[in-house]
Amino acid sequence: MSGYDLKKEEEVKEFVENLGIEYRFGCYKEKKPEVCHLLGDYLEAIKKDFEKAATVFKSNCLDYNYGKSCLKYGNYKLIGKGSNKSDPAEALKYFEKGCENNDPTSCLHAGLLLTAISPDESVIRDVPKGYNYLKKACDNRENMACHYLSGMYLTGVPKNPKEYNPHKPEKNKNIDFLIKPDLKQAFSFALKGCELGHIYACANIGIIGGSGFDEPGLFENPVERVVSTPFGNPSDVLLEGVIKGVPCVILARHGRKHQFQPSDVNYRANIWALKEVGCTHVLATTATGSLHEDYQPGSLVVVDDFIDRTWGRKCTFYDRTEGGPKGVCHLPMSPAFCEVARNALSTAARARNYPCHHKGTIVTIQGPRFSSRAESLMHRQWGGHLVNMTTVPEVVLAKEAGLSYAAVALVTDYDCWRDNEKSVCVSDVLEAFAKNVKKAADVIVDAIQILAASTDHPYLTAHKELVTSAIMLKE
Ligand SMILES: CSC[C@H]1O[C@H](OP(=O)(O)O)[C@H](O)[C@@H]1O
Ligand SMILES: Nc1ncnc2[nH]cnc12
Repeated sequence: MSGYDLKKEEEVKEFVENLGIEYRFGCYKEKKPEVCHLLGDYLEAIKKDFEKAATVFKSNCLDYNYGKSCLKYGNYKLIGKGSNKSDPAEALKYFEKGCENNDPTSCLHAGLLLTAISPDESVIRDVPKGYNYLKKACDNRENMACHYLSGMYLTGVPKNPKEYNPHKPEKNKNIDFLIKPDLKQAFSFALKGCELGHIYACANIGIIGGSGFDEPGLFENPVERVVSTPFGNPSDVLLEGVIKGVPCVILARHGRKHQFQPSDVNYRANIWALKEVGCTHVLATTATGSLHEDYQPGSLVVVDDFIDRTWGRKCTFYDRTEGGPKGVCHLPMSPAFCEVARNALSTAARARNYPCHHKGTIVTIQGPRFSSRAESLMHRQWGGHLVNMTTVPEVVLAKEAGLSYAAVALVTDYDCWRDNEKSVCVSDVLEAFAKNVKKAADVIVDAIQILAASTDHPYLTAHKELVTSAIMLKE
């Protein structure tokens, strides 16, 4: 190849023709199946002769048992390429043969065809058989199959799909399932898909919406999931959906009707529930007061540290609750937030040119009352930039759960430390939040894309390992 000067058109033509001759020779004379497959690709991509390509793929599959060619021919049959007629049943035969010949993508396609509901019933649904193909594909490192299996366990596979209501899982309790919902299996397949590099299997992003973000409407058709945990019930149902292709789960921190005040929020159940449905990341919003002149109302802050002024809140999972984890957990709290998730939020805010501070210490007070002036002045002296009522223990529990957690704060007021200025009240907070809610929503949606597109996941493992290393357990 190095002898060719590909810039010259004639030489390019000659090169391409010779390539065809080489492939024909290797396939028909030397009878090398891998070269026959290349010949099929050549006829398809260079010559655009789909009929001939189909013939080559078909015979290479049948005569030489070459799995990848079975996959190709199966795909041709599925979409009617090279013959003008789609034939899913015939496609399935070739996917099955490809799978027998150890081509994991053929197993995936066979599994998908058998488990899907075919509109014209050309392929008879056979979920157990399809499941086995998907399992074989996943076992053979086909990450999409692992991701798909995870989805099957997440929702369950109903015997009669017509009885199934995708938007109200609690209505599906009494129907027959071919595969019962099983969150543990769902999680383990998602993890495998993630380890094999399927980005959407890795990122399952929880969004905790705070005040003013109780019902952010980020999904078109959310699925409501009721989850209970060893620590009690979360603030509301989890809303599952997809944001620009990324699986996400939204939870209203105070409940969708804002029925729980900050110290009554069951933070443990909220975080546990998100973890239970497979979230790897949690991005949270919070409405905050400013303790610093430069942190102006209307701006965003990607918080990087906290001061805890709460009391009596349950702030560990490791308290011997039945069904909870065992041992005593002394978790390092610096850095408190996940740097990767923080970076994603910051990058998103920068890209949109939104006013944003990329660092800030938040003082979380007990509430529900706001601070007194003396307290507010003290929080300033302590080095706080912001004040709210919810970041602790949420961030702590997310860290204990091994999740990647970051919060985007929206500054709504100057609390009550400024001279000659009226102190904060709820209506000011909500009005300021409503005015700027689009900024928070845009930043969250964009950060989700950034996190999902990253293929570098060691930080997710590091979060888990940190927890493991922090547990003292004496038998
Ligand atoms: C509505 S005023 C005080 C309230 O607002 C903030 O809520 P969140 O953090 O959930 O956005 C603040 O923390 C207080 O809970
Ligand atoms: N000033 C403030 N204090 C506590 N929480 C808040 N949330 C919004 N503004 C706040």
